[in-house]
Amino acid sequence: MPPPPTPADGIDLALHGVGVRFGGLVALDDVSLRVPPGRIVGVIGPNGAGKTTLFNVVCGFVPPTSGSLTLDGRPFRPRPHRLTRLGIARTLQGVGLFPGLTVLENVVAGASHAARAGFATALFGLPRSDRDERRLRQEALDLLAELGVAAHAGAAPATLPYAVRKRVALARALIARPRLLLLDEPAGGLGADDVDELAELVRTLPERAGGACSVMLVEHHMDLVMAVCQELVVLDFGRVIAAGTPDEVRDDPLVTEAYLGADVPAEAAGAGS
Ligand SMILES: Nc1ncnc2c1ncn2[C@@H]1O[C@H](COP(=O)(O)OP(=O)(O)OP(=O)(O)O)[C@@H](O)[C@H]1O
Repeated sequence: MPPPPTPADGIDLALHGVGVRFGGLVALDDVSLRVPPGRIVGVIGPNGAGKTTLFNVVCGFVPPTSGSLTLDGRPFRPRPHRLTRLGIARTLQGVGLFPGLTVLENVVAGASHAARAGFATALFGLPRSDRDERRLRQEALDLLAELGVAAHAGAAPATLPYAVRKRVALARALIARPRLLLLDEPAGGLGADDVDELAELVRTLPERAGGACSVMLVEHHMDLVMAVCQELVVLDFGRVIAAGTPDEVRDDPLVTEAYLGADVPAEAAGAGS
């Protein structure tokens, strides 16, 4: 029997012919893609292509109308509240931090129940010990340090620049020690320097000492996806029009047509670097 998966293995996520309809509108049509363990896979496409819908299907916010998903080869019916237990974490568009909590408390709040309480405590439903609490706070501080924002641990999120809050949101996702991280437009609202730094960070995720993970990145920002993704899937009008390495996708005439035929931001057309 193969050994049980560890964080270093990542998760093998696959979509098989997934379709989503909103009434008469086809938002996703026969979409198949795979995020193999330890890989960074980007999903791109012009406005309205279906990227957010795809993200919402994987998170369990939107049920597919057709097709199916698998996780490590087994049937997967995503439910938002079960993702953490399966080793999946996500960051949403914007930041979504709790305004009444400090940065550190926000990160601690992202820990899975098992990580919060320690395995035995979680198993038997015992109250968390002070030692568990201290360990978790230290882990949160270490993550904030890894992401370069430890100096803001005691601050209220609202007082911080947007780019710092985005990093805090990433730390909150990582404290759950995900084997798969879903990032929804992480570069949204960031300036060019911040996007470069974000690219450096994302690139390290599959090899993090604290727990490697695969990444599915849904993003508008072409510079970011080209810099960090090993594989890309391009959606247009809900269909996969191209898939491959960033170089293969960049040279695909269907992709150029999809982007140039649409009203897209300058950086998406390659003018932002
Ligand atoms: N809840 C919904 N009800 C009805 N139509 C929807 C819903 N969500 C999305 N759509 C439609 O589905 C299509 C795909 O939208 P989606 O938001 O997934 O695209 P996107 O690629 O994320 O776009 P953008 O880059 O502009 O965020 C669009 O035509 C959109 O109007």
